[in-house]
Amino acid sequence: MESFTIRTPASSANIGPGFDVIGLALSLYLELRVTIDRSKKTSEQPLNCRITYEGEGDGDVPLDPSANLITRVALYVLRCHDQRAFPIETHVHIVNPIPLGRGLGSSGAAVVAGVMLGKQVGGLHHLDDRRLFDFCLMIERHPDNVGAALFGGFIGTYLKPLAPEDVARVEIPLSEVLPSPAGGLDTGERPPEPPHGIGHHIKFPWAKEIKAIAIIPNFEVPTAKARAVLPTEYPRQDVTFNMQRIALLPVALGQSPPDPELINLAMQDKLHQQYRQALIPGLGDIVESMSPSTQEGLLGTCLSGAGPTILALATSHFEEIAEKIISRFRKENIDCKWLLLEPAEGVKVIKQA
Ligand SMILES: Nc1ncnc2c1ncn2[C@@H]1O[C@H](COP(=O)(O)OP(=O)(O)OP(=O)(O)O)[C@@H](O)[C@H]1O
Ligand SMILES: N[C@@H](CCO)C(=O)O
Repeated sequence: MESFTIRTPASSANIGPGFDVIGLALSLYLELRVTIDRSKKTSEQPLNCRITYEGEGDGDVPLDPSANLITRVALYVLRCHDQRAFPIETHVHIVNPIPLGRGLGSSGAAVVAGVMLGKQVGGLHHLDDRRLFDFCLMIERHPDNVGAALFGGFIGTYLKPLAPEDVARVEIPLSEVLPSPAGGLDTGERPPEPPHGIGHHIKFPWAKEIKAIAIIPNFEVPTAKARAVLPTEYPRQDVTFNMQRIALLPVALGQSPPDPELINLAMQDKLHQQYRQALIPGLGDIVESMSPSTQEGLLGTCLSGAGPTILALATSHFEEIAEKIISRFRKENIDCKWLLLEPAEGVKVIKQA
């Protein structure tokens, strides 16, 4: 029996001004506990894979490997390498503490875990992390969450301009990259492979004193919906506003001891948060009203990813900060939970003896 665990962190994207650019891996982990019984000759499981699940999304997340996001992504990687199904007999037990659709990168973690699952079960050891990033970007098109989940830490991500023939490959409909159900549409053909070197990243320093408080409202905002409310064009002064702050942010969060006023300024945004207020009652008030001058320990607040989670960066008074944000949400009849998190390493495969 072969067994291993794939551990993938949650993440917070944007951190204010870094829309679709900046990501922070967080110490909350999606785990895939995988066993492969290679002594079996046949399997009764669809695509040779049995899925079991516990944690966030239990009961809602599909357990059919042709419908589950994680196994569909793994099948995409396998099929690009002429392997049509999982090895006989694969069992994937998913343990997921990352709340779905809350801005903590649950889908990014699922995609990264899926590409790593495909690599491991397929014996595709030549696929390095840079190549896995290409596969991730065929599925989740913005690089900030998947980049953080794959590489870990506090990172900036960017996409390479592609050759015209590669643009066509990247822009194929997602349904052709991840046929749904994956088994049903199996024509035996290879799916379109990702072009090489689509995405890149750079690691930024992170001051050891800084912790991340995630205040998580009890409702979901699907990322697609939170992107649909954004304008297609922006006033020049708003773009300049964000560029000024994004130039500061990686420096400000790397300096030890941290400068609260500089960080608070560097976390401001005009490209996405104000438009998402319509979906997240209380958001505008929370990010505008709390500052280091009025709250001890606080460095800054922002929307985490596409929301509705609020990320507050702080050096102390974590519970007090969380409670203030929770009480603001309570005025809108929204209940929340909160977590104290730290920067995390990227995806890891832990082999069991
Ligand atoms: N562990 C999982 N297993 C299977 N599917 C998952 C898993 N986690 C997330 N998903 C899929 O991803 C969807 C949530 O993705 P979405 O992009 O809307 O939010 P998010 O990734 O949590 O937030 P954000 O991108 O703002 O950080 C879920 O509804 C589900 O379809
Ligand atoms: N940068 C993305 C992150 C969410 O997945 C957004 O804000 O829409």
